[in-house]
Amino acid sequence: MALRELKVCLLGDTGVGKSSIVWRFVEDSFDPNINPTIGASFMTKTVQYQNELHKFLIWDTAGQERFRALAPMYYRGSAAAIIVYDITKEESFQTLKNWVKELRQHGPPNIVVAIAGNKCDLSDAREVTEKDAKDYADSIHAIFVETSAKNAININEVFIEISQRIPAVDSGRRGREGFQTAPAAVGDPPHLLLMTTPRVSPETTRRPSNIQPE
Ligand SMILES: Nc1nc2c(ncn2[C@@H]2O[C@H](COP(=O)(O)OP(=O)(O)OP(=O)(O)O)[C@@H](O)[C@H]2O)c(=O)[nH]1
Repeated sequence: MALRELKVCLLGDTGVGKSSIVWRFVEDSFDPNINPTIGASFMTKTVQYQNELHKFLIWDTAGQERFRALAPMYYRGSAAAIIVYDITKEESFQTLKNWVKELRQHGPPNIVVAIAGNKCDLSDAREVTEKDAKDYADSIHAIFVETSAKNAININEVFIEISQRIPAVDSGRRGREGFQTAPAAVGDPPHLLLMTTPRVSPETTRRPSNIQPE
C-alpha cells in the first residue's frame, strides 16, 4: 500500500484548542490543564485512506502573538492548514480570517484549508454562529467543521476530509504545488532543542516544544 506523507499545520489564536485537537487525534486523550505551546510541536499519525496510507506530519503552532513570525516555517510546504477558532470567542474568528489572508498571500498555492470551530461542547457560551462560520468557509472553499477536542466531536472527520481533498498522487506528479508526497520534510523547520517524548504508540510519534529557527 502506498504511503503518502502529508504535512499539516495548525494555526489560530492562543487558547482555541489547537494542541488539544492534535492530542485528541493522535492519542485520543484530552488534558484540561494543557500548557500553551512554545514555538511549535510536532506529532505524526498514519491512517488508511482508501488504498493509501496517509501519514500526517502535524505541526502545531503556538498561538501567542510573540510566536507569530515563526508561522511561515510551518505552513510552508504544507498540504493542508487547519485554522482553529473558539466558538465562544468572536475575536478568535477574526484572527482566523487574518490567517486565511496570510495563507492566500504567502502560503502554498493549492493548500487545503480546513476551518475548525472548536469547543462546540460550550455552545451555551457561543459567540460565533455555525451559519456565519459555514458561510465564510464556503466563500473561501474551505472545509468546515465544528469540533470538540474535549468530547471527541469531529476530530477524526477533519483529517478524513483533508485526505479527501488532497489531490491524487498522479495529479501531484504532474506538478501541482501545495501538497507533498514523500518529500514533505523538505523545507520543514529545523530541529527541536527540547525533546520530551510522552506516551508513544507504534503509529504515532511526538516531538514537542521549543523549536528554534535556523
Ligand atoms: N471545553 C473545551 N475546552 C477545550 C477544548 N479544546 C481545548 N480546550 C481547553 O482550552 C484551553 C486551551 O487549549 P490548547 O489546546 O492549549 O489551545 P492552543 O490553541 O493549542 O493554545 P496555544 O498553544 O497557546 O496556541 C485548555 O484549557 C484546553 O483544555 C474543547 O473542545 N472544549
